[in-house]
Amino acid sequence: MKEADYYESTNGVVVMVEPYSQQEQIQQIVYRILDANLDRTREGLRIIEEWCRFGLNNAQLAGECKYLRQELAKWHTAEIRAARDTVGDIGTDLSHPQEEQRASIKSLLQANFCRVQEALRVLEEYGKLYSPNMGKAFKQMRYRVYTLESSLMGYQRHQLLWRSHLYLVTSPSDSLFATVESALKGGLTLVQYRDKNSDDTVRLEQATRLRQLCHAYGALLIMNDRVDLALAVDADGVHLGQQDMPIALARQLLGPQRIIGRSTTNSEEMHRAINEGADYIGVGPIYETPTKAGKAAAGLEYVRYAAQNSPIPWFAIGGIDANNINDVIDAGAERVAVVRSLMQAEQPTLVTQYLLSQLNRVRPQPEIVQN
Ligand SMILES: Cc1ncc(COP(=O)(O)OP(=O)(O)O)c(N)n1
Ligand SMILES: Cc1ncsc1CCOP(=O)(O)O
Ligand SMILES: [Mg+2]
Repeated sequence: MKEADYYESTNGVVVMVEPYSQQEQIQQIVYRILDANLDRTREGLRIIEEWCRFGLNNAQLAGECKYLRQELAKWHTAEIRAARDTVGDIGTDLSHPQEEQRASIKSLLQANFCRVQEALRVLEEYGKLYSPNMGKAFKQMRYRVYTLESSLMGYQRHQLLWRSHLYLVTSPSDSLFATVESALKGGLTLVQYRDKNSDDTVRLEQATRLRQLCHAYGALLIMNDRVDLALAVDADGVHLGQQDMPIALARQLLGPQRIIGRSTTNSEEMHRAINEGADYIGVGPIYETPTKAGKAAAGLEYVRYAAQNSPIPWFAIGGIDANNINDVIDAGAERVAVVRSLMQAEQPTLVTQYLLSQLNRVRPQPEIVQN
């Protein structure tokens, strides 16, 4: 039999309290942990779902969040809810300074994925004390959330690629970071780190800094030539030339979420790259350029061909600057990539803004002649 505790309430009435057995106390604690983490998971998923729904208009991703929330609700039984003791919870006032501010949607999403995954892990472990099936259910859910995270982050990446019209390919420079940051301030959203001669230690260090910089501005970082370095610095993708790694192999190593670009100089290379699964192509060199000395120009004719035939984003590249960009645009280009125009600019922000303004200009459609 339980021993009763007696205490006198404020109005003088003596109340008898049946204390919990030690086992019951532990059960109550487990219920509280389950209750708090079921709530935490549901809230985190709701935050992610709102972005999938309103930010991305993606019914499939939003649907997956909703499905997971509904699965969670099935485990949130009355006995677990009844254990809630918000007033007695010493954790409600604890918060980390990083929770008070989020630098971007990406960091907001990442923080919430982290929170959901942690909470699911807690549910998995403590759930085993509640029922063996609970442990299994939350383990499966945790894996589904990992898949959701990688689909969502991959989707965001590809969306940003499609929205990008200007592409900066870097060249070695003492002011590499200042130049890139200045262009990012002008609205640049796509950067490729290209350094053909430095040691890998330098490349790793610079590309890591560039990835941090680009992500802080909500831009993508692509690594030139090297799939291994792209993975090592957690870049958003890789750019491969005709002599670089085959796209299929790169895809195996990088997975579906990262971006793979391919250089093309003619229609045959263009169709091959598309069939092999490139996410975008470089089209050029349009003009001869010292940046790729000795490489013959493909010319504006190839721009016209790409404009008519490429179903994936393509970037005209090679010798493009503020003076000739409109010729390239008039030949059908909606996206261009540049090295010197930005790397050698005195004011990269202004040049970026100018190039983007030309690319974003609404062009009059060719007049339809009625007979
Ligand atoms: C956007 C873009 N287009 C083409 C290239 C050229 O790639 P590649 O032919 O592999 O030559 P290198 O850049 O490796 O010298 C590119 N880098 N980016
Ligand atoms: C990397 C590359 N691939 C085709 S042209 C080119 C260089 C373009 O450089 P720039 O914009 O300075 O002419
Ligand atoms: Mg290359």
